[in-house]
Amino acid sequence: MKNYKRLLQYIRPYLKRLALAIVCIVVAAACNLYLPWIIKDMVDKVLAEKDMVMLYVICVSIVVVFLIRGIFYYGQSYLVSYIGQKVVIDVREVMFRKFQRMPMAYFDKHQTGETMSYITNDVAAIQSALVDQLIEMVTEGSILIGSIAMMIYLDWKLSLLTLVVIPLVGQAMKIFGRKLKRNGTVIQERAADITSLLQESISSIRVVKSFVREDYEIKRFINQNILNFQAAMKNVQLTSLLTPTVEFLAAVSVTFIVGFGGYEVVNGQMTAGALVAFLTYAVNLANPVKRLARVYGNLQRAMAAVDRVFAVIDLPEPISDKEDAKSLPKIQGHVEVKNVTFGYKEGVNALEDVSLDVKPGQMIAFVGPSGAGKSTIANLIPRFYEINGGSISIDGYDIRDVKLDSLREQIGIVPQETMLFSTTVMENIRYGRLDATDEEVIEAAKAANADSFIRELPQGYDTTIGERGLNLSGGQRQRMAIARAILKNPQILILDEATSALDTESEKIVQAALDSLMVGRTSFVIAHRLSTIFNADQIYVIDGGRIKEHGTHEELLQQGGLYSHLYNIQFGGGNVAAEGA
Ligand SMILES: Nc1ncnc2c1ncn2[C@@H]1O[C@H](COP(=O)(O)OP(=O)(O)OP(=O)(O)O)[C@@H](O)[C@H]1O
Repeated sequence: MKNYKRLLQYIRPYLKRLALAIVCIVVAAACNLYLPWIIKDMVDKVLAEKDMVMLYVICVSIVVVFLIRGIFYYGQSYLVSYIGQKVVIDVREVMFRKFQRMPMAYFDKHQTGETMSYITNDVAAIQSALVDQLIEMVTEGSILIGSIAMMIYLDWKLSLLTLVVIPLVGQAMKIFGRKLKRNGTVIQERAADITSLLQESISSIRVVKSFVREDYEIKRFINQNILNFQAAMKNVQLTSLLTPTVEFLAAVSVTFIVGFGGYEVVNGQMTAGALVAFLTYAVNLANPVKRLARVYGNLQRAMAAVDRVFAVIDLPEPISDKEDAKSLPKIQGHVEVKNVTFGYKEGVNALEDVSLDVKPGQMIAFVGPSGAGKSTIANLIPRFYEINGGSISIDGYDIRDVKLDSLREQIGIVPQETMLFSTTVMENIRYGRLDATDEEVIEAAKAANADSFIRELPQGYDTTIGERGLNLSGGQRQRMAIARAILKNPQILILDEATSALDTESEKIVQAALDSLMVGRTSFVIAHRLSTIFNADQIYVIDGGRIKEHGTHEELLQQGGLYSHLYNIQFGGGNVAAEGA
């Protein structure tokens, strides 16, 4: 219920509209209450007294009441839906903001579908809770209260009698229903027993025959059959009893009401029309009670969705700026990683005691077997994850002390697979720097060897990419990613197996673009093919989360360790299939 109150906070900006909506709902519901009243006048004035004026009044008022009901019905639907939709967009926005701020570790643990379901299904459930259930609750509530009020107004004594008798009948039906349900379960169990007995004795017929136990089995079956018969008959007894009992109880209660009402009419304490109107109200009481019970059930279900939504909104955000975090000034690109230990899960370290000192403008390469921890080191520099031990600093600033945005603004990443958004090529490249002019975007595309293929697309830079648009090849996507990075102009660059998914031909074009991108920037290259990193200033060989060796290509070859082993697999032994392993 606490969360329902929180949900109401989201309605607060629309309180005036909500008040108006409730007025509309109540007026529309009140129009429903007017109809039995018309019957009263019809019987008492028109039929009994032959009052023609009253007949005209009644005819006109029926038209007017339905007109008013229509207008207010429109008002209630429009206003309540307006509030519901507004609340939904507000909650959706809060959730979307939340997800944008959540750390990478959250997305590692939760599947995309799950996250999307929060924003789509659960938020939609909130809308239904607010719109449909709210309308129904107020409408049926008003009809219930209105009907009872009308009944009391017409005859309080008869109302008292009705309000005592009807719940009694309801209670009796409930008790019967519960018994029936329980007995239904017994019947199902008995039927299941028969099936399993059948299955057992037929499938084991060999055993039965070999022990000459046919008669024994028949007896067992007969017993089971009798039990089944007894349960079925009990059910028949109950159901056969239910209908006449309920009808009898209903008849008795109606007799009480009609009897007492009739007595009052004869005695002149009540008019005939009033009694008819009273009975109409009384019969109509059943609907709002039933619907309110349904609203209650629906609200319970919606609350589960509301709880899930708020659980997401309340998630802690472990990676956020320190209170006194400063903006990282424009950096040179001196990256120092000191004794870093890190694990995605508690107790399992993906990196242990990793240290690197990378001077501005240097090119560093990470090589090593799959799962060694190469991407993990790269993930820690933009602080996608929080390290467990040691420190990472850039130009002497510990990355935990600076504003996250100012850190990530100065780091460019070209991943193995480039995600493009379903918008134009121009806008996709501009994602690298939102205020870049068209000319700057085109310049970046040229530097990334992408301009020529873009110009050949159906609408050039205005071609839309994506599911319904055009799909680009892996090499073309990588060049778009490089153009993005060029536009961003970061001082630190991370190339995470940027060419490994490409064929040799497009790899050459992409590699050329990457080579020019890396000039003057501190670059971390995760390499699959060693040929792309021969000229790195330092090559770090990672294995099992630790740095095993480092040095230049020549130095490492001379050492004759893991690197030279990998080199021999790729170039010496000619075993291309083992590349990167
Ligand atoms: N998001 C994650 N959540 C949990 N464990 C992870 C996650 N990413 C990587 N790991 C684990 O951390 C270890 C290092 O993985 P990492 O991706 O850094 O290796 P890699 O050297 O880049 O491998 P590859 O060459 O296959 O990309 C592996 O054991 C991997 O299973």
